[in-house]
Amino acid sequence: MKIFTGAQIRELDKYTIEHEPIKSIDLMERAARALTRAITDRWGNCTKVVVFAGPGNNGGDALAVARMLAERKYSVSVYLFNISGKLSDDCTTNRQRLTECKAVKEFTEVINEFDPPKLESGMLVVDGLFGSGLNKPLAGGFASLVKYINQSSATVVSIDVPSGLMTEDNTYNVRANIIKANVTFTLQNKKLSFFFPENQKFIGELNVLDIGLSKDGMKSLSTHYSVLEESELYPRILHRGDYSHKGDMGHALIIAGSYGMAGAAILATKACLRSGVGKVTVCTPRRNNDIMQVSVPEAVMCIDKEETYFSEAVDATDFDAIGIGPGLGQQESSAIALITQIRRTQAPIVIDADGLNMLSSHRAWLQQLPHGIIMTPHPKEYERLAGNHFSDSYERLASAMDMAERLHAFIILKGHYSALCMPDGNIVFNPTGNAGMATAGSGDVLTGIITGLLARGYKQADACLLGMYLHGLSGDIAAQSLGVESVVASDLINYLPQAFKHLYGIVS
Ligand SMILES: NC(=O)C1=CN([C@@H]2O[C@H](COP(=O)(O)OP(=O)(O)OC[C@H]3O[C@@H](n4cnc5c(N)ncnc54)[C@H](O)[C@@H]3O)[C@@H](O)[C@H]2O)[C@H](O)CC1
Ligand SMILES: [K+]
Repeated sequence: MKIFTGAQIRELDKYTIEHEPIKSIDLMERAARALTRAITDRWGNCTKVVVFAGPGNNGGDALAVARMLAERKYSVSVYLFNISGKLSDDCTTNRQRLTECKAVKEFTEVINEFDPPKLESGMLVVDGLFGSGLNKPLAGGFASLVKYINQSSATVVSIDVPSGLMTEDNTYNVRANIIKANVTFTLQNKKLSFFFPENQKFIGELNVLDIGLSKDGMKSLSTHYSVLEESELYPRILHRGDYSHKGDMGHALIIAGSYGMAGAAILATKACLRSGVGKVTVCTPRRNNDIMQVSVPEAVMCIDKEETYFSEAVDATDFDAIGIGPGLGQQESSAIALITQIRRTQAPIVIDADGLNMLSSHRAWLQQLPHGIIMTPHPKEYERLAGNHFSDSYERLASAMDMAERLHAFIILKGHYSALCMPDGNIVFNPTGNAGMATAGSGDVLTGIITGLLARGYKQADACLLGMYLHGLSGDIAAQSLGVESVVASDLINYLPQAFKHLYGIVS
């Protein structure tokens, strides 16, 4: 599903108005009907409603919703903020319709002085101050109103976007002046800023309402951002031939685990084996040998000459993919072995965890990474890699997008919605996964899965998309059966077969 910017939403509106064709005011009426239905489905007409409408089309939506609620016998008080004396055309029309509607008993147009109504628990506030047209942080009277609403105990429903929140970049926004909604009914598509964890407290529960914007228009608009849909994966899935043998299914190399961190190597290797690959070799320090042999009997061992850390690059000629980094430690000699390994390897590479941390300590090496390399940092690892502190997720994502383009790399920024930044500048958010996956070792499993998929024959982009999706899906299935609190990384491996079965079951 595409994620449109504010400017693109306006283009899409225009396209729909021209091509459906539909008048702009009728499109607003359609949006208001969908919003009214969503509100009346949840709150009965004994709920007292206070509507705050701004001067633009978000305010127009709010005025139309107020009229429709009043017609359905809700008691509605409406405040329209017309401070600058300039309303959008459709907002003006809806002000007219509202004042002509006999069911509306309380309507105040605020021109300068504003005496705020009492907001109490059990009341519903409809926030229609600003939506996708917000162009600067809220200040002055609007900021005071937002604070007043936020400190009240009323339930707040935001139309399209919590007022004060930008649809994309909130790096320089004033967070105290953004509505904290209990529920956001967004129109047609999720906005980019909804994917960032620090904005969840403003959005509350998110619902997307279809307002019938032109499907052709949406198809023809190209976007940098999208959310992965399961159906996009179906055509990418590789099938196992009936006569395949392990030699056809790829040979993966996992370089992981220093002494004391054998678990990371075990998790990555097991996950790799469960991802359809024919054979997995693990390179790990001498002291991990016994525990690896016992824990993952299916793996072939390639023991480093050192007892406790990775010290020597492996001959990579026979491998179809390499995953390097989980629990690897950050010894300087491991860093030298890492860059040597990268230089010597022709096959696709996934770098994670300490692999990334060591690159961060030698940032000049980033220029030497082969095109198509996959890196899977969590936010802190990415900050070290970029050598920068970011004030919010948007800034971090913009930086990762830039790095992916510059290095021709695939960067998966891990998080609630992991984001794959591709070398062509596109960013895909993964919709699967849950808070239960915020647990040690979860990233090692992702590295194993993606390495396995690469060795199995998937191209980098497909391995990343399928890997992120399966990893999250496995976490969702695990959480369904175990509860989010108790999911551990091994569960992600144990439930991986069910995630595969789900996808393959649909495709075959
Ligand atoms: N396709 C759709 O999704 C549809 C959305 N609709 C609704 O329209 C709004 C967007 O409307 P727009 O008029 O473009 O913008 P806003 O109402 O958000 O506000 C614009 C208005 O506000 C002024 N302004 C901007 N920032 C500030 C600020 N910081 N302080 C004060 N004033 C500010 C600006 O100058 C304008 O006057 C969308 O969210 C939906 O709710 C349509 O109804 C149907 C199609
Ligand atoms: K709003």
